[in-house]
Amino acid sequence: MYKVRTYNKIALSGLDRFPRQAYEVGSDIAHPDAFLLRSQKLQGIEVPQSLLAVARAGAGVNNVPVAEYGKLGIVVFNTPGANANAVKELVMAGMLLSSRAIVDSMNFVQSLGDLKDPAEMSPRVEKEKSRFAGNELKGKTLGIVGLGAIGSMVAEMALAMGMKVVGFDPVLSIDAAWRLSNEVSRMENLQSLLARSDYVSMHVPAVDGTRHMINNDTLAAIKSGAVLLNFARETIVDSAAVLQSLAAGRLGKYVCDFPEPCLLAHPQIIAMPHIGASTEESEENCAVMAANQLVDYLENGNIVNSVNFPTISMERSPGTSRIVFSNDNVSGVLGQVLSVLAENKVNVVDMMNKSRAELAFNIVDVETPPGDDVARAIGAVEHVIRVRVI
Ligand SMILES: NC(=O)C1=CN([C@@H]2O[C@H](COP(=O)(O)OP(=O)(O)OC[C@H]3O[C@@H](n4cnc5c(N)ncnc54)[C@H](O)[C@@H]3O)[C@@H](O)[C@H]2O)C=CC1
Ligand SMILES: O=C(O)CCC(=O)C(=O)O
Repeated sequence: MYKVRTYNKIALSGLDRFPRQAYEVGSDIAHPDAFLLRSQKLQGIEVPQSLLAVARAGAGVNNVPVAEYGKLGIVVFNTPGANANAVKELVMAGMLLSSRAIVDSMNFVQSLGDLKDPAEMSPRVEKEKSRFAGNELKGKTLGIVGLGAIGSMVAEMALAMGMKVVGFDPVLSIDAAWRLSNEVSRMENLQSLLARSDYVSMHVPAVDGTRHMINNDTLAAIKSGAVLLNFARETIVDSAAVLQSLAAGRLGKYVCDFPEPCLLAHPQIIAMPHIGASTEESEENCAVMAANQLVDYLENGNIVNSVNFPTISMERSPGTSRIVFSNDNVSGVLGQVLSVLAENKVNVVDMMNKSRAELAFNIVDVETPPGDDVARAIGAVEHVIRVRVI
């Protein structure tokens, strides 16, 4: 039986991917082979000896100690793009909420509930509606910082709304570049993007290099009256700098789904709970993708969409047994493991070896099931981190 410990609310369609006869799944599972989670912070949570993999049903992995887990041979997955559409749609809502006085005007209408004469409603509304006039998005410039799964979708949506789009992403992957509309103008640096954008939307991961990317210095370059949207992470924006820029009349509005006490009850701040990915569709997409990736890893050793190990996937050769092992990415390890197999007269049918930064992963299909002694001998090879026979 494989054991999967869940954290957070995981969509049932994802949990259904674990066949009941082969998996125990629940929030109180002891000795888990895998964790399946959303925003649960794993820093500070004891790592069970049994843990082989972690699947983050979502994009951001700042809640997982990715490098530390890699050193222990624990494969960390995420679900790239699976919730991007949900975030894109909330960004659009954020832009509309900031450009039209939707919330204030709704509150005004609600305040008319105790009018004595129903006939007074229409003239009152017509008289006072001018207080709630706004601006259109069409023709305005949106600056997108981070042009990955979400950023590229936000760009497409903004172009469809008649906006001009500029983007900044100095580490854009080739795949992401292919996805991007050629109508997005590339900015050489963040300052240039901030200087020309009426709306700025942040879509970068929370890593050391993006911490307080929006700060006093960068906000000094922002176009006067611009709206800043942060549906990425709290750490990317220095809230104190935002408050100062709003007070100075430079930044026009701040919209985010990362509320902090200092951001509440401010007329130019729209703060929501962390609901960027909270749609039925996105929760299902993420849960199904995360669960499929876990099953394929636990049962076949295949790794797709990991953030610490290389992508590696090999069809099973019929009638064979499979050995999978991770190791430090140094020379000679695979050779020594193959020597162990040769010494034990275990014949290799097919194999694959991939590396990524300091880590490597190997899949070896062998003719006869290797005994525990063979697995132990492989585990004893210097720089081998973890071995499984599946
Ligand atoms: N509010 C919410 O509920 C959600 C928030 N997120 C957040 O959004 C982030 C982005 O998500 P995706 O677009 O799916 O990820 P992604 O990995 O597809 O895109 C991130 C992009 O940021 C770029 N980037 C990295 N460092 C940069 C820098 N210093 N300057 C400019 N660009 C940089 C990368 O090259 C990449 O193209 C996630 O890491 C997560 O923190 C994601 C999903 C839901
Ligand atoms: O699971 C969630 O609701 C959070 C999604 C998120 O922030 C992410 O995918 O990075």
